[in-house]
Amino acid sequence: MKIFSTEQIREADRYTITHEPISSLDLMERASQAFVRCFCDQFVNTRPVGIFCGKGNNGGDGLAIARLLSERGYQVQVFIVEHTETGSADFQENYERLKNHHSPIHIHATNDLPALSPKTIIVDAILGSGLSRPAEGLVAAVINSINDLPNKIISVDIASGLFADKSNQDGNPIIKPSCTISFQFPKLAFLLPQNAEYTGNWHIADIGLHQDYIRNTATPYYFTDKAAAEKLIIPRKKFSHKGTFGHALVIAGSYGKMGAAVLSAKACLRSGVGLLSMHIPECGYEIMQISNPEAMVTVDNNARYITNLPDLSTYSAIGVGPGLGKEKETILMLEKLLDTTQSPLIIDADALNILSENPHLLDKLPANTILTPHPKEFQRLTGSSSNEFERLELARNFAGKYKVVVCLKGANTAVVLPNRDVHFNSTGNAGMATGGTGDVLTGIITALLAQGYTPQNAAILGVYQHGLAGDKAAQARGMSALIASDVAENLSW
Ligand SMILES: NC(=O)C1=CN([C@@H]2O[C@H](COP(=O)(O)OP(=O)(O)OC[C@H]3O[C@@H](n4cnc5c(N)ncnc54)[C@H](O)[C@@H]3O)[C@@H](O)[C@H]2O)[C@@H](O)CC1
Ligand SMILES: Nc1ncnc2c1ncn2[C@@H]1O[C@H](COP(=O)(O)OP(=O)(O)O)[C@@H](O)[C@H]1O
Ligand SMILES: [K+]
Repeated sequence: MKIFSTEQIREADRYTITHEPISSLDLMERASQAFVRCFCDQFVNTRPVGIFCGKGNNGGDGLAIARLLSERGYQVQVFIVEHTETGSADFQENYERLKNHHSPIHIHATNDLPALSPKTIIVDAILGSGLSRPAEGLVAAVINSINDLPNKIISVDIASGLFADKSNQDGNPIIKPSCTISFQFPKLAFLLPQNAEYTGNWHIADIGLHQDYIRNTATPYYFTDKAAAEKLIIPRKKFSHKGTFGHALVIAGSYGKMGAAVLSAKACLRSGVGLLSMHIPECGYEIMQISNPEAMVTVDNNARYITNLPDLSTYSAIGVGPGLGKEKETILMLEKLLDTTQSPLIIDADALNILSENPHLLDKLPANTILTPHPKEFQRLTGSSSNEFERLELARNFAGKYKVVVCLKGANTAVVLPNRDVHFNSTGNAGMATGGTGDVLTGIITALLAQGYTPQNAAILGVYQHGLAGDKAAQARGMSALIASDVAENLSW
C-alpha cells in the first residue's frame, strides 16, 4: 500500500472529483459513511457520542458523521470550535443539513465547553490534514481540555494538531486518541514511535479515491500489508529438490553467545532454505549439533570466537553477525568476508558494531547487502538524529550512498532500499522486544537470499514474516511470555 503526503492526498481528492466524477460534497459524504461503518463496528449505539468539529473539511466530516450516527440511533451532541469566522464550503453545506435536526453548541472559549459523562465517546474532527501551523489559542485550549478528560477519543483522519509528514515540536497541543480512523491511506506520522500517543490504534477507511491516481503517482513510502507481502512469496514447485532452495551460510556465535547462532539457525531452517551450514567457534560445536540437527557445522580454529572463514565458494547466501563479538581476529575475518564474497550478504548485530568502529569497512560493502540495525546500532553507524523523521532521512541517505538495504528495526520496521524507497512493516508486537528476536530475523532473511529472493524482497518479506510469527506467538502466550525461540517456532509459509 502506498503512503502519500498530505499534498498528494489533496491532489488525489481533486483528481477523484474531476475524473470519477463526483462532487466534493459527495466525496465528503462517502468518507463520512466509511468512518461511520468503522465506528459502528467498534461501538454500540447505547453509548453517547460527542463530536468536536473545526470549520475546515475535517469539521465538515464531523458534521456529516453526526448526522449519519443520529440516523443510526446514536445520541449525538455536536460542538463547533469557532476558530475562524467562515467554514469551508462543504462544512457550511453539512451545517445546513444538520441544523434542522440538531442544535450544535458553539465553542468560543473554554468556558463554553460542556460537562460530558465519562461514557461519552469523543469524536475529534477539529483539524485534519489541512493543519498548517501548530494549534494555538482556542483550538489549543480545546485540545488540551479534551486530553484532560478520561473519555475515549476517536480521531477523524488524523489527530487534531498532528502534522502528517513532519515532526511536531515538544509541547505542541495534539489530541491523544485511543484510535484514529484515517481515510484511504496511513499517514507517515502514524509509523513513527514518537507519535504513538497521537495515533492510538489506527484503521484505514477506504473512501474510493481514484485508482488511476493511486497507481500512477510515485511516492517513496510504502506500507507492507498482507496483500503486498503475499505477492512476494515464491511458491515451491512440485519437482523441486533441496538444491533448488540454496545453501545458506551463517557465521555467528562466540563463547557465552551461542544462543544467538542457535536462534538464527532455527529460523533459517524454518524459512525454506535447502541446506544450512553454520560457521561457529569450536566451543559451540555440540550445542549447535544437538539443538539443530538439520544444520551442518564448520568449526573455526579458535575455541571461543570466530577468526577465519570456511571456503565460501559453495554458498548461495551468507548471514553474519549474531553473537559474534568484536575480537581483533573477528574484525579481520569480517574484512576478508567483505573483500571476497560473491554471495548476497546480510549483516547484523556485532558485525554492524564492527562496521561502526571501523568505518573504512563501509566502503567495502557489496552493493545490495542487507543491514539490520536496531536503533542503537543504527545510531552507532550514522550518528544521532534529533527526531525520527530525521533518522529516517539518515537511513535513506545511508542506503542511497552505500547502495545497501537498511532494515531499521522496531515497531513498524522501516526497510530502506538502495533507491531510498521505504517499506514500513505492518506486523509484529511489543512482545518481540526481547533478546534474540533480531537473531531470528537474520536467519529468516539469510534463508530467503539463499533461495534466490532479491535482497529487496528478502528484506521486505523476511521482516513481514518475522513480525507475523511474533504475532502468532503472542496470540498463543501473550506478549510478556514471548521469547525469541517462539518466533522461530511460529514461522509458517
Ligand atoms: N481525500 C481525503 O482524504 C478526504 C478528506 N476529507 C477531509 O478533509 C480534511 C482536510 O480538510 P481541510 O484541508 O479543510 O483541512 P482541515 O479540516 O484540517 O482545516 C484546515 C483549516 O484550518 C486552518 N488551520 C490550519 N492549521 C490550523 C491551526 N493550527 N489552528 C487553527 N486553524 C488552522 C486552515 O487555515 C484551514 O482553514 C481531511 O483531514 C479529511 O478529514 C474528506 O472530507 C473528503 C476526502
Ligand atoms: N515494540 C515492537 N513492536 C514490533 N516489533 C518489535 C518491537 N520491539 C522489537 N521488535 C522487533 O524485534 C526485533 C529485535 O531485534 P534486536 O533488537 O536486534 O534484538 P536482539 O539483538 O536481541 O536479537 C526486531 O526485528 C524488531 O523489529
Ligand atoms: K481530526
